[in-house]
Amino acid sequence: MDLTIKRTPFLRGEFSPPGDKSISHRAAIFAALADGTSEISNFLEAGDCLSTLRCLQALGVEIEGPREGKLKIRAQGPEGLKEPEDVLDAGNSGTTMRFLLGVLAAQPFYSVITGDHSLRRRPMARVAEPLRQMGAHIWGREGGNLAPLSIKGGNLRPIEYNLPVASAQVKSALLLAGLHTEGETVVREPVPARDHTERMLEYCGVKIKKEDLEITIYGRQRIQPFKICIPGDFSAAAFFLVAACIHPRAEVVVRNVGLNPTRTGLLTVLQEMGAELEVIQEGVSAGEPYGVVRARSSSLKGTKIGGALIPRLIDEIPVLAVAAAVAQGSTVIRDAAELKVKESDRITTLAVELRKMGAKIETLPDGMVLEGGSLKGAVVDSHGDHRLAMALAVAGLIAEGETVIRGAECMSISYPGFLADLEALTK
Ligand SMILES: O=C(O)C1=C[C@@H](OP(=O)(O)O)[C@@H](O)[C@H](O)C1
Ligand SMILES: C=C(OP(=O)(O)O)C(=O)O
Repeated sequence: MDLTIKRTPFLRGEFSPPGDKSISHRAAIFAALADGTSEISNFLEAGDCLSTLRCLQALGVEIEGPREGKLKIRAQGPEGLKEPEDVLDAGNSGTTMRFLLGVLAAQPFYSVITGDHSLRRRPMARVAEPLRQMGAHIWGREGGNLAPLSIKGGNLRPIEYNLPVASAQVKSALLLAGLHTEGETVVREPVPARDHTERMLEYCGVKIKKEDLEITIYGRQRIQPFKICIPGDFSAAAFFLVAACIHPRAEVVVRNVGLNPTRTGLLTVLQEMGAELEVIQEGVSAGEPYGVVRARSSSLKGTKIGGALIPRLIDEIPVLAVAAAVAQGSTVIRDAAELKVKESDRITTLAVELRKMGAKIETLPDGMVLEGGSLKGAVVDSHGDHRLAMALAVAGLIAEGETVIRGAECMSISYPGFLADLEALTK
């Protein structure tokens, strides 16, 4: 689908972003392992989370819904899962594939999991390697690095594992495997990655120990069925927060948005860049803080981003690059080599597409340097990457002339309501 975006005279209003993608995946998977029926509301009904639900159904889990974000999941503990008849399809979702590998590693049966063209090029050895150390058998292309992957699990042994990269997906896969392993599994992170899994484990009554960068899970614990209302997705809200900051006539209020500090690095950076932001935490739901963020037209200046901040804003870098492309002065993003193994190689695709709009951007092996200026409309391509497509749409809102985004349908992978929310803020 080609999407045409025109420069908008203003951007104003309030909206609630859809349910958080990371938390939706976790809620569905945890519910599928629980002893009974769990109820989820404000579940993200988007491509990635629907892939998780389809895989769980193929593993024998009973799911009612989702309907208007509500769903019921009936499960009988980890023993209730059964050998799937066919290949599991994780679609475009790295989270689905890596989490399910952690679940399947503890199951005695054989399964095969694959994904779309983008997912089949993303590295899985980071999960397969430690799961093999725990005793799972995993085969795949490139020695088990690339899907399709086959897996036969069973009686695992606990390990102590130092994550070579900060990855919440790898951390979570190991915690899920550790949950079903006799003994104590220990995972150490180089810097903190998003901690939704740890928060949800605790919410479901599972005992874990968290010390600094070390997480210990005590094996063979049961998950009690639970009820959860998922907060709004900060990563979805991020597109409109940045849009409001870079637009000359804007004021946007985002309600019911997740404010977990391991996710909100973008707020820290925008504030440093001089953004007019107001953040109010209103409550905590299922262990996750949420609240309101107000953003308005700002004059942004360039900044330097790297180190422990990167995992706290990794999915927001596409839209942050748009902010940097129009900020005053230069912005340097380092320590973000992980961007290369997302839905597209986000360092390359961002540079290629934003340059078409007149951005001054140089790539680095682990990031990029942007020199702020103005943007002009162009015909650009999403490369099938939802976050790139939406970041380009934000650029289009302030670019001179018209921007056409090729392959914009991929927005539905994480934010099917993006265009409707955009329309409401521009009329
Ligand atoms: O755990 C999660 O829900 C996610 C973790 C991050 O990936 P990595 O674990 O590969 O860093 C992030 O980029 C992804 O969108 C979702
Ligand atoms: C990287 C992302 O997701 P996943 O790894 O689950 O495909 C994302 O949503 O930007």
